[in-house]
Amino acid sequence: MQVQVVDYRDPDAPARFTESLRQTGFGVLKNHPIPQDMVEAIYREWLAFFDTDAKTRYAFDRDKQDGFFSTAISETAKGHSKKDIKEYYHLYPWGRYPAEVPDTARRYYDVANRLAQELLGWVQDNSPADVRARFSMPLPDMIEGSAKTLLRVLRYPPLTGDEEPGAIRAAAHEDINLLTVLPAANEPGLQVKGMDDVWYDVPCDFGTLVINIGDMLQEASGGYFPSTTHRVINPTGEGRFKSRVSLPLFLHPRDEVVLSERYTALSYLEERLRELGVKM
Ligand SMILES: O=C(O)CCC(=O)C(=O)O
Ligand SMILES: [Fe+2]
Repeated sequence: MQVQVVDYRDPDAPARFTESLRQTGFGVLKNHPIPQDMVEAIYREWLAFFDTDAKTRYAFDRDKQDGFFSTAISETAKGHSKKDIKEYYHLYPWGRYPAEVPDTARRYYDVANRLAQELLGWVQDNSPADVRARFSMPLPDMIEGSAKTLLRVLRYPPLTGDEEPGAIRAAAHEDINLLTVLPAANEPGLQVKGMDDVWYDVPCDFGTLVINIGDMLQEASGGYFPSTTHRVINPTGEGRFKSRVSLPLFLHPRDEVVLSERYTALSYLEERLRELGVKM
């Protein structure tokens, strides 16, 4: 399992990046256009917010799915029984943004979306003709003007020792969406499962960008692009006393976009959210 680290400025980057996604479901970009100081500011600003009680005023809305998800209600990955050890906030352009937090994450949403659209173009251009023929429209068009793309600000709290046995920061799962764009977190822990069923660390040099395939792109590509299982393991040593912050942008098509003969983006999402137990 070799997740490639690709230089965004390399003329071969689109092909090499798409090949890594095809082989592993993951690709890592260095020298990409997302300003690292913006990412670090968001980590700082939201860590401060998660440390206050103000977050409870933004408790998530079951229908809309925006707002703050506490550790008590956070997801239980599909097929697992223990909740993940994490809390998070779901930011949508139309959703609630905490008054206590500077607007860096809101600006990041637009910056990251622009890059994501370019990367979807790379994937589109480097897919074989038979795979491209399956797409109901070019991949970058699927997310154009989408109100469903979601920025999740995640905080994995320091471990207390009272965690439920077997619970981890993020249990093995696949992402639901088309593509996920994730700046390397402030602490390690992200792992991807290889075809050999072995867990591999995802290269996570601070400043790089991790991109992975979600189930919707696997569905739309007839399985050509694999939505690979990944997880976040608990830290050992000094890392136990630290919070880990991460910032996945989950790219979602507009509701009406046809993914396959079986699903539109909306029908697919609703099925999956019910399975996660965060929606009725
Ligand atoms: O925190 C991370 O590094 C990954 C998070 C993740 O996989 C998710 O929220 O779907
Ligand atoms: Fe994930």
